[in-house]
Amino acid sequence: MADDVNRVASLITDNAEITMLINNAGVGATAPLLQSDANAMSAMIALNVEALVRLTHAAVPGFVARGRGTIINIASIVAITPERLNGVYGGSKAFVLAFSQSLRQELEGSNVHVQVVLPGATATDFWDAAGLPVAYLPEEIVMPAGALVDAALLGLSRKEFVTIPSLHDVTQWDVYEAARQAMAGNLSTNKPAARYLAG
Ligand SMILES: NC(=O)C1=CN([C@@H]2O[C@H](COP(=O)(O)OP(=O)(O)OC[C@H]3O[C@@H](n4cnc5c(N)ncnc54)[C@H](OP(=O)(O)O)[C@@H]3O)[C@@H](O)[C@H]2O)C=CC1
Ligand SMILES: N[C@@H](C=O)C(=O)O
Repeated sequence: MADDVNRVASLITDNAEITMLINNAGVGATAPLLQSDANAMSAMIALNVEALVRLTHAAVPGFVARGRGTIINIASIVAITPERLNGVYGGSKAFVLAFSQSLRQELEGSNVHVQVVLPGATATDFWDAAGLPVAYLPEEIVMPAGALVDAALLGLSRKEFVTIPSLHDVTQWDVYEAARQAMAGNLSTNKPAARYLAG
């Protein structure tokens, strides 16, 4: 796969007409780690993480130089609920979210927009490949693919950074994100917190 990724990366770097990169390709798994094949987990990381980084790294310099561009990263709700499916899959999507958060900050003021989409269960071939046919999921938690894409594009048109199509009460995300931001200034200090001081 590395050769294929390098080839696509070169195409992106060499083509100034490309203004949008959608990092959508990805695979998942539903089995617990101890019942998973190690090579399949490595292949998942190569696709969900490494390819996404490589293609983003290929696209961003041109976007910045030309003063416009859009990166859409397809993460998942498992980015923030990794207990839900296979942990390597959850970890790979947590990476996508964290990478997008950092990239968004790096690109501030560049007119390059970053969007990260966190779909819940969506009716695609993903589930067959992940080892649990979608028909086994409760239908009230499965969104049709078209509805997911329409919602993601509406989020993009509103210049959203994070788009979570299934989350009806967006203040839940806002509270979660506000707590993270509030903690951010307290996470690096020159001495341990009182609870870690002996005596
Ligand atoms: N379906 C769901 O419930 C959810 C999906 N997602 C994410 O959405 C994204 C799209 O998945 P979805 O459409 O649902 O699933 P599909 O299985 O329908 O599509 C997967 C996509 O990834 C591509 N792909 C798979 N393996 C490789 C590979 N080795 N090299 C290059 N491309 C590859 C496929 O390409 P090709 O068609 O050529 O094989 C296809 O375009 C993924 O990142 C997934 O993690 C996130 C949350 C929920
Ligand atoms: N978001 C889905 C997979 O990635 C799910 O958790 O159902």
